[in-house]
Amino acid sequence: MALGSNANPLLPLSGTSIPSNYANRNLKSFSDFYNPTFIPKFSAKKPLFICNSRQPFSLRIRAQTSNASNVNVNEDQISDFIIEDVPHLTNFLPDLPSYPNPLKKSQAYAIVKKTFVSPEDMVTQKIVVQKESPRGVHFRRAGPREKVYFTSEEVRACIVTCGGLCPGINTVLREIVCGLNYMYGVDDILGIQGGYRGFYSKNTIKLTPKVVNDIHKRGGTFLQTSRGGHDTNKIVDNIQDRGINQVYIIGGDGTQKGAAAIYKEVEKRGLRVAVAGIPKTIDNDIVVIDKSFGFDTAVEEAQRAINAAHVEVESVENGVGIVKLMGRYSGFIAMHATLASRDVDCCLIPESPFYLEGQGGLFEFVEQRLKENGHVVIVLAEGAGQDYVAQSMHAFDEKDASGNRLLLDSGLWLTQKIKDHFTNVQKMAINMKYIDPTYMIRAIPSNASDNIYCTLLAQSAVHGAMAGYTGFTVGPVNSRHAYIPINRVTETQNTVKLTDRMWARLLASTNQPSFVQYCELACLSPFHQALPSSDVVYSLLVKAGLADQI
Ligand SMILES: Nc1ncnc2c1ncn2[C@@H]1O[C@H](COP(=O)(O)OP(=O)(O)O)[C@@H](O)[C@H]1O
Ligand SMILES: O=P(O)(O)OC[C@H]1O[C@](O)(COP(=O)(O)O)[C@@H](O)[C@@H]1O
Ligand SMILES: [Mg+2]
Repeated sequence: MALGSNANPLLPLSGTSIPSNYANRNLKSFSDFYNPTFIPKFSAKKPLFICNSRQPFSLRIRAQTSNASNVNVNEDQISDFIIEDVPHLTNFLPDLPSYPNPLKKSQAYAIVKKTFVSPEDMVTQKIVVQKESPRGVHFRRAGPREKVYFTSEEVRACIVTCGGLCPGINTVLREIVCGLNYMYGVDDILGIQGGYRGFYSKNTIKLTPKVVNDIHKRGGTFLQTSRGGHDTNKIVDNIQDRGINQVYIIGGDGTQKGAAAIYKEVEKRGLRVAVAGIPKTIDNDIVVIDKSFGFDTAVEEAQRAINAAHVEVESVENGVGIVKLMGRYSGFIAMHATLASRDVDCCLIPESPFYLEGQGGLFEFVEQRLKENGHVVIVLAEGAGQDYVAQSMHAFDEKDASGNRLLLDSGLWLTQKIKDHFTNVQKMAINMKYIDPTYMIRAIPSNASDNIYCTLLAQSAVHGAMAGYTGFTVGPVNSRHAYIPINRVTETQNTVKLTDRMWARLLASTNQPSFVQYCELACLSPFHQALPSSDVVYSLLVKAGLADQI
């Protein structure tokens, strides 16, 4: 369709149509929900969109928007204000009583200017905008609400931790317990031990502020964790049998999928149980949120390993250091650790295909850096080059108990490949130092900034559950903590975008080859010598999402 010179292709064609990328979500027209008494200035000719909620929501957002600035807000601009809301217990239990929030009387909040978050406060997902661009997606702002849907005495909460470790789990755990107890007077809190399967076991552990007092100083999880063993029905039976009405679930993408299933079953059975997810992943592979807790700590700790590699290789002739970091499908730790360190010559991540031999390959680059500097440091995310490793080891796809693909040791593989190349092809002696600090990094306690972050996550989760929200996960979106529908964070994984500026910054900082560009060229120049086979190149391009460009 030809667009007129003034038309902005980003704007929806009609104010009343749901933008196509939301068509398959449960978005509802604002006019289905609004309370007419809240519309002082505007008529609701064109609807806002709200997802997943039957909570009345004031149109004053529109009024505030127009009052706050002198910009003329036309109907098109306000009609694309999309709210991806979280469910509330009153969606399926409409007669649930509410109570004044006890925080009103709390000493901590006594002089706070605005103790409670207004139901109208939203956090915008898109922070960089142009004058004409759509308002985009918004999430409910996290924080204490004026009304709560549980009295302190009737709360029976439980906490479970699942999946791999990550620095800060114990801090989140501690702060949920302390938050529930100190802010809301709750003292019936159970620890479910050993991940989801702990729901089926007889034993739970009673959690009090005293029990969890100093666990934030330790790595790991005080409650233990596991993979696999998620049986939604059995878990909800157990929640019901134990009389639990608040469930706090700390875990990664797999865990959050499990939490979403639990929430759905709870709703199906009409139980007054709030399900709150707290996203945990050292890989930072959870979408929507700014970053995951423990990630900063991991990047900081990775510096120690990179530094050690650098010291080692600088002290010998032709030193080659390889540091393997975690990152199954997402190379964030490797990318950030590289950018932070400045001692890294080359960073390899799962999202960016690379190859070893020939012009523009890794071997050539290593040789060049050895000639220039006498040493080279490579940081490798564990998921990088998995296809290569699988090819050379003729390995089968194996999975862990949760169904995650078990990775082959790409660090060892790369070490061997570089050694072989320099010994057999270049006839050059190198000093190889391979460091695998992955579990050492994952097992440490969180640093100061992650500790603060964990506290905010935990307190947001507690406020949300007490306010009757459910099926939500918490996290910062553009630095403001928000309640996000669980499904929203499980539908895709967060990965490093090669086309984003952050990866370009890394390439500019290390001056390493951009293997992708070369692959593209390789495909277009079949007469070139010493290129990887076209099959390998093609599979790399498919992985990088560039295959359709050739
Ligand atoms: N699709 C799913 N539905 C329900 N539960 C799941 C799903 N995927 C994973 N789980 C459960 O979540 C827990 C943790 O998952 P896992 O992938 O190991 O770690 P993480 O949550 O850190 O990604 C496991 O107990 C697993 O059985
Ligand atoms: O050896 P384990 O405990 O299964 O964990 C290894 C994996 O866990 C991770 O740390 C991610 O774990 P989660 O998916 O549980 O967050 C990956 O980086 C790593 O591949
Ligand atoms: Mg995971």
